[in-house]
Amino acid sequence: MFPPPGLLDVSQYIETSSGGDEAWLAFTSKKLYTNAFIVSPGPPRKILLGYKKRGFGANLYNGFGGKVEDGETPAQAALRELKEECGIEAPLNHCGTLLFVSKGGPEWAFQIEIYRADAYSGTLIETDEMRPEWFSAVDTQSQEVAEKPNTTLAPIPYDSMWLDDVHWMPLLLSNRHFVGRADFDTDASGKYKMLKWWFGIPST
Ligand SMILES: COc1nc(N)nc2c1ncn2[C@H]1C[C@H](O)[C@@H](COP(=O)(O)OP(=O)(O)OP(=O)(O)O)O1
Repeated sequence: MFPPPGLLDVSQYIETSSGGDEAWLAFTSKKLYTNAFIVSPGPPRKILLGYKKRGFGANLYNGFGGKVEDGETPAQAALRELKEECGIEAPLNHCGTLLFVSKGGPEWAFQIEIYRADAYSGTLIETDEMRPEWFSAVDTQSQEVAEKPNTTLAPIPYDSMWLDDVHWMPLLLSNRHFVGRADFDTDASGKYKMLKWWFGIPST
């Protein structure tokens, strides 16, 4: 499948997954958001997710993030949201850009800048918006599993995450830079389904 419109420089990326038969949805503009993840090298290697308690994406696990406010860079917004939503600071590095468009939703697209850090400082807290929780990020093929197979941490709860996450989370965990787009529709009960998607990593 050809890379999707709306993302910069996708010609320099190679596809890692794609699907859906429909045409890409049109959108008028983009709104910038952030999403930040802590991946602690361990052992056991683990990833910090937040259970969203209210608002958009409520009852799903996600990274910590939100809207980029006027006058902020995405990097500044990512640090602010991480502190606001779970009380910590971290040396975040940019690792991906995602675009989401929703049929029957807003005319604009979500552009989400994804950040990752291997360490953090401060004390994790539950807030009105997010309940932080660690999940296992152990690569099942790794030496760590051969040496010490047991971890009490649950696996990443993809069944309780946005449908796109399973396509790019492995790229984030393997420290690859990535871009991607997913177009969504909702059924009569308001449940989201992915109409079309494309994810990729740099070709060099
Ligand atoms: C549709 O697919 C999505 N997948 C993933 N993984 N994450 C998504 C998707 N759509 C939106 N998001 C992310 C982007 C942000 O990190 C949050 C939404 O931010 P929120 O609405 O909570 O923004 P705030 O600025 O915190 O809003 P309020 O302060 O007004 O609550 O979800």
